[in-house]
Amino acid sequence: MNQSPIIALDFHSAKEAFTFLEPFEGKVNVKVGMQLFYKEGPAIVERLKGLGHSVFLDLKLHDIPNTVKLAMEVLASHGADLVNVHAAGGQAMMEAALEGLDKGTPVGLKRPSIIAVTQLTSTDEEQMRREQLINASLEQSVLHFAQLTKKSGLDGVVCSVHEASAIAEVCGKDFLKVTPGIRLADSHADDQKRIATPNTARLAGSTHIVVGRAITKASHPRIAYENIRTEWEGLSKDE
Ligand SMILES: O=c1ccn([C@@H]2O[C@H](COP(=O)(O)O)[C@@H](O)[C@H]2O)c(=O)[nH]1
Repeated sequence: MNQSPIIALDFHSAKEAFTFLEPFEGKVNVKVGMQLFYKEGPAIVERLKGLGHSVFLDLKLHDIPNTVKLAMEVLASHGADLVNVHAAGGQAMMEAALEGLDKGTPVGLKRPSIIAVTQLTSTDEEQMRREQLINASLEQSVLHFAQLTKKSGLDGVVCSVHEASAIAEVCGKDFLKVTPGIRLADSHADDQKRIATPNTARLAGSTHIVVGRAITKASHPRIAYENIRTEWEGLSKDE
């Protein structure tokens, strides 16, 4: 998957998603989450791939190792470029996910990249301490999960922009740091707690940004996408 912004297709149906994509010229990076996948099934991934788009299948698997391995074996056959699990599932689960992906990837095709969610971008430190009983800072928790993910052999993590540079220091520049919670300056955080602008993401060393509502709910989504892409690529006039 190239480094263009990944658009979160959080829509009710394939019809809505494809109508939304109509004004976008050429191939884009898209994310299919639970809502669209549960409604449309694997066909949505196959259709998007058929149109040449790159697909991040964001199902965040989190179960016992054997179940995740068998599920990944099936997911590998749908052609997504990137899939994910929750790092909190543990090392054995992440290793099993990788094993399932390797086994399920059709011969001659590249195995999808696989990343693990560290702490959701909708979580802040106070909530993490209170609800997960983690007696550490949020950054320490994210770094711990990032190192566990790397040790398990995965390709990278989902984290917020705020932890990206620390992860680069311990896990390397090439370890994927896929960062949702992207907002333009002065825009609404919605349910997200750890947000940042595309510009901050680039400076912090995010390898990819995931953008949903800032594009999908914009009055001109294509223009919003281009503005975000320009800022992310460091081409904005105000720098
Ligand atoms: O920690 C995480 C993991 C995944 N997401 C997903 O990214 C998008 C963000 O949407 P916005 O509208 O830009 O807030 C959404 O699909 C989430 O499921 C995340 O936000 N944080």
